[in-house]
Parts: sequence; C-alpha cells; structure tokens
Amino acid sequence: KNNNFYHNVFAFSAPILLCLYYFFPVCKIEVPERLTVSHEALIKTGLADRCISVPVREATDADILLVHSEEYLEAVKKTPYMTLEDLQEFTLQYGDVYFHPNIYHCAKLAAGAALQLVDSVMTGKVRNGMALVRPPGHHSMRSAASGFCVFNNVAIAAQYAKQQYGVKRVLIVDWDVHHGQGVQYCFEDDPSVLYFSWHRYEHQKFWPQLKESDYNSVGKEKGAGFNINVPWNKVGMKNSDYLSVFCHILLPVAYEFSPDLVLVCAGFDSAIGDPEGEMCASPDIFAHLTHLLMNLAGGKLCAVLEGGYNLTSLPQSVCQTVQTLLGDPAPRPANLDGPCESALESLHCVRSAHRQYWSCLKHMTFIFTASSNNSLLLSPAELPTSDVTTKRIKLAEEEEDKLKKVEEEKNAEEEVWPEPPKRVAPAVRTALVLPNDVACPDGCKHVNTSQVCLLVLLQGCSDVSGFAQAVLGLLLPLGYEYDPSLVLLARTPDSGLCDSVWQQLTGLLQGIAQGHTLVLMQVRRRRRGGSISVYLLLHFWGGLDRWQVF
Ligand SMILES: CC(O)(O)NCCCCNCCCN
Ligand SMILES: [Zn+2]
Repeated sequence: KNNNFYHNVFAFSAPILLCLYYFFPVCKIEVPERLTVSHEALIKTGLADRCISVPVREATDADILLVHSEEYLEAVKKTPYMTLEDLQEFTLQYGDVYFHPNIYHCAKLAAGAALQLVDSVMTGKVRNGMALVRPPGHHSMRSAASGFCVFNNVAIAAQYAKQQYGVKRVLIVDWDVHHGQGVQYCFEDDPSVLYFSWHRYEHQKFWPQLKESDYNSVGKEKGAGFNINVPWNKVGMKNSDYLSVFCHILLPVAYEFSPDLVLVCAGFDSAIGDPEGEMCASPDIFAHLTHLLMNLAGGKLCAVLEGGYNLTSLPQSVCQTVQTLLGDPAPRPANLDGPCESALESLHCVRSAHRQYWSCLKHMTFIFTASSNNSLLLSPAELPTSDVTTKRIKLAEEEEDKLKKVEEEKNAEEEVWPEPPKRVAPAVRTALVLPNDVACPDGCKHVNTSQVCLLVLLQGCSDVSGFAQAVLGLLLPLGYEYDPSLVLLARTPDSGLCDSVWQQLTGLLQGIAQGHTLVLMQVRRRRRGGSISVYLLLHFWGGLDRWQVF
C-alpha cells in the first residue's frame, strides 16, 4: 500500500522536478554540506574550542566596489527579486554559476566574513585565522560571476587591507586547484599585490581553459613579475610536487617580496579524492603549506575557503590547516618521493619566466634529470640547453604516462587514503637547558635532552638571496626528504647570521621533525681577564611562538 502511495507521488512530481531542474539547474558539488561537514569536524576534533569565532557581517557596497563595477553590483542586487526566467537568463550570461534568490545575501556575507577576518588580524585581536565561506570568490571578475563565484572575497580583502590599514604589500597564495583568473585580472598591473596560483591546466584543456593561466602570464606594466602561475599539466600531483613548488618558487619570491599580510585562497579541491582536481596530495600537506606561510608577514595570515568538493578530504584538510594556524607541530610528511617530470617541467618554466624579476631566482639555476627517482632537491647546475635533455624528459614522460595508465586501470575505483595522523599539542612548547646561575625565561622549562639527528651549521646566508638559496632551496627540501626525528641548530657568534634570518630559520625548520628543534647557542660572556663561552640549549617542540635571542 505504502509503496503504491510513494510511486504515485513520485510519478506525479517527477515531471515538475525535471522542469524545475531544467529551469533552475542546481550545482551538484558546491553544496551546503561543504560548510557543515567542515564545521562539524572542527568541533569534533576540539579545534573549534581553541579558536575564537568572529561574527560575520555583510560586505557593504563600498567594500564590493573595491573590486567590482557599479553595473555588476546593481545587476546582482536585482537577483533576489527576479522571476525564475529572469534568474535563468541572468545566470546564462556567466560561466558555471548558479544564481538563487538568496545568493546575493550569501555572497555579501562571504565577502564580509573575509573582511572581518582581516580586521581581526590587522588589529592584533588574533594572529591568524580562517573564514569558512560560500559562495567562493577567486573566479569572479570586475563585472562577471564565474565558477560558482559572485564577489571576489579575497581580492576585496586585499584592497580593503591596503585601504583601511595602509598595508603596502599583500601576498595572495591560491592553492585551490583552479586558476583564480578573477584575482589575476584584478591585480595584474599592481606591484603591491603578489598573486601566486597553481592550478590544473593540462595545456589549456582544463576549465577555465584560459591562455592567460599559463606560466608566461607574469603580470603587466608595473605589475610584471607579481603574477605567478604554476600550471599542472597532469593530474595526480602529490605532496612532493606541492612542496617543491613552495621551496623553489613561492617561498624564495615571497621572502624577497616581504609581504605585510598573507591572504590564502584556501581551496581544498587540490587534495586527494576531489572530483574537480583529481590530484593525490594528502590532507596533511596543508599543515606544511600553512606552516611555511606562517613565517611571513609576522604571522599575519588570513585563509579564506574557495573550492573543495570531496566531503571527506575537505574537512580533513580544513582541520589540518586550522590546527597549524593554532601553532601545533605539523605531522611527519607522508611518502615524499620527489616531484614528477611534469611538475619539474612546470617549475622550470615558471622559474625561467620570472628570473628577470626576482634576484633569488637569478642565481639559482637548475637542471632536472629525467631519471625517475627525482629527489625533492634540484641540483644547482647550468640550465639544460641541448635538446637531448628535453628529449630525455619527453621519453621519461611517455614512460611515466604508460605507468600511470596501468596505475589508473588498476585503481579506477574510489580513491582511498589514510586518516591524517594525530598531532599531539605539547603542554610545554619550549624548554631551555641553561647554566644553573642563568634564570629560565617564563614560558620555557628546564629539561635534559640528548637526541641529535640533524646538525646544521649555516655560514653566511645573512642576506635574502643567500637565505633563499641555502635554506629554502637546499636545507628545507633536504630536511623534508631526510625526515629526521630531531633538528639541532647551532649558532656561533661569528656565524654572520642576523637575528631575523635566524628567527625565520627556527620558524621554518619547525615544520620538520614534528617541531622537535634543539638550538645550541654559543654566547660569549665577558669575565675578568678574558671571555668564556657559554652554551644555551633551547628545545622547541612545535612552539611557533616568536623566539627571542636571549
Ligand atoms: C571555487 C572553485 O575554484 O573551486 N570553483 C571551481 C569551478 C569549477 C567549474 N567547473 C566547470 C566544469 C565545466 N564542465
Ligand atoms: Zn577550485
């Protein structure tokens, strides 16, 4: 009896549903559950309790006009009152957007949330934070919606930070798997905003299929060099590919740019399992990406959600990001087996396109061997000139494609990946082993530690390009690959390392060995009739707090 009833109801309602669907297409992946599963995961893991929640507000017209045109804003303002037909008409003029009578309100809240986050960080109320918003923003342009985006939340936030707080330089890192063309267009002639984006490209075959998403779009006029596109010409990119691009492109340039604020277009469709990205990076990689960015701009970092459509990897990635923002040590990086040929080729093209703009890229020249077991390291040498190398790369690539085909056939079923590892937040973050008569600063604790795994003695990387070469281009990738259980840093008075470089060094290296860092400092103390050397031994454990030189 019951079945009969349901059959009737469905039979009757199906035609209505179908025509509604035709008139009013509903997006299958940009769904409300994206926010609910992410928020629930933050609550379940206890991370939400460790954050303060910032109230949202609607972006004002003035806020929105920082990026969008009057006519576009006026048009969007009308959508809540449009008939179904008008709404459909309005939507068809843009690519891949879905307008709903309520989306104008939601889009103002998304942009307003990003501005509230900027206020909280710039006024020092919080050190950093994340805005979990819908609809996303990085595709929307001055007078057009695109790719589920209505207002460009992050672009508005960047203009707002410059206008309201006099911020001179903003770094925007877009780790979403799609190219944020809206952000690129907004700032392509603006040297005060450095836009970095990696994105699935496949030689312009992947949406939004723009020529200007390629590596040779470096910005225009005064903005030349301040737009960095890293195209992924294959799917399946992994943790090593992401870390290599951070170490060999983004971080050296970011240190040279020296931003006052870091904004992240935090799209998590670049994680494993996402239907759009089809990449293979595990959610815990976002802990490392976040950690590496937190050493810039005095830690002022605002992450704003963009994409991310797998309802399992999205919340995991959000939690990895937030837990790192809270200062917890990053988990040991999973199976770093070196960047793939295609990633190395993109990396090489981007570095060549930007060498003329950034001194840190001028000095470092790389050859990438076409052997299959690339390490995260790129051996500095002359650039490959002969086409032999290129041919070798092509051969290696064909070889790799064959292997990949076999691989794809094998595991065509649903992607699976291990749950990200638990990350213990230590009670005491920094310990100090001091001579008895030296008082232990507050926040530290006396301990005796004995393990040593990686000893680093750095000479002479006191300026930015030296720092970039020695630390970002060599030490960091080596450290990640070596994956020690402890990092020991030794500093002698004649090491020539200035405090800020030393501070950055200790900050960056805490992404390795789950934050276990031992610092051995030799300080001279004057005594009657000569000086004696006293050694301070500091033990960090995931403490991202700024470490002062005692
Ligand atoms: C925020 C974002 O970057 O995740 N938006 C992605 C939009 C993807 C549109 N897909 C078009 C598919 C064409 N058939
Ligand atoms: Zn995306």
